[in-house]
Amino acid sequence: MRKKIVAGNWKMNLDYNEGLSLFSEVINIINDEVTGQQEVIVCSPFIHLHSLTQLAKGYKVAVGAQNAHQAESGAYTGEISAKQIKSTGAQYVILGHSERRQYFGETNELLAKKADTVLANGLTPIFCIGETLQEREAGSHFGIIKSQLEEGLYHLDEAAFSKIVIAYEPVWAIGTGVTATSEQAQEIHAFIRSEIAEKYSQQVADSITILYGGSCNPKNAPELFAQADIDGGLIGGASLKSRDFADIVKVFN
Ligand SMILES: O=C(CO)COP(=O)(O)O
Repeated sequence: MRKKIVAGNWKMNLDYNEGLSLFSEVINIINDEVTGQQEVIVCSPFIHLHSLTQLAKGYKVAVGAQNAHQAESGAYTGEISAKQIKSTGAQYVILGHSERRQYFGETNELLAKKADTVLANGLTPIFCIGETLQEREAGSHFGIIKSQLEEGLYHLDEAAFSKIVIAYEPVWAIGTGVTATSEQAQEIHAFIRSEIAEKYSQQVADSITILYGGSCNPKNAPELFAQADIDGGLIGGASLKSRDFADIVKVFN
């Protein structure tokens, strides 16, 4: 059985105290209401990481960051290293989110280096891939996904690749209220899995958790998560509301 995961991505929202109160609400609801084996992750801004890992002690909620620098350390003013993230007690790092690719010029080549550094520091990358609306309309979405996998991750050996969580987030569905239909999402998830089977092995493909992200909410999550190759979600806007986030997590109860 593949691991089911629901991860929240708070993006650049919530001041320090707001983050702590939202997280306290989330861990308490999860504690009271989650009965399944699904893993719950909250990816917060850096300022919250250490406090959240302290609050999470004794609760089944893990904490992650939203980015990390590719270098181990050094003169990179304003950046955060994987080692620093690890030292907060966080376990995950989102890499290659489309907002990083779009607004900060992150390329597949750079993301390959970030994946190496994050893995070398014992953290799990949640590696985001996905096509823009233009690319989908041009019919190039399969090719885009394939090259994001090839250039970002296929340098990893089988053991390292097996540790990755993949998130398929069609850029046109992020923050727009337009979700991919469950058929559209399933089609791409199945494609990703078949590509991984071809590159690595069927066994690796079958064991990799692939999340869907993009306007996921408590209403559409049940149908999305019921698809054969969708193993959970990466949740933006709805992760800022404890009730909505918990209801999405509970789809796997
Ligand atoms: O980008 C996302 C998660 O990483 C999705 O954001 P929304 O759920 O707000 O569309």
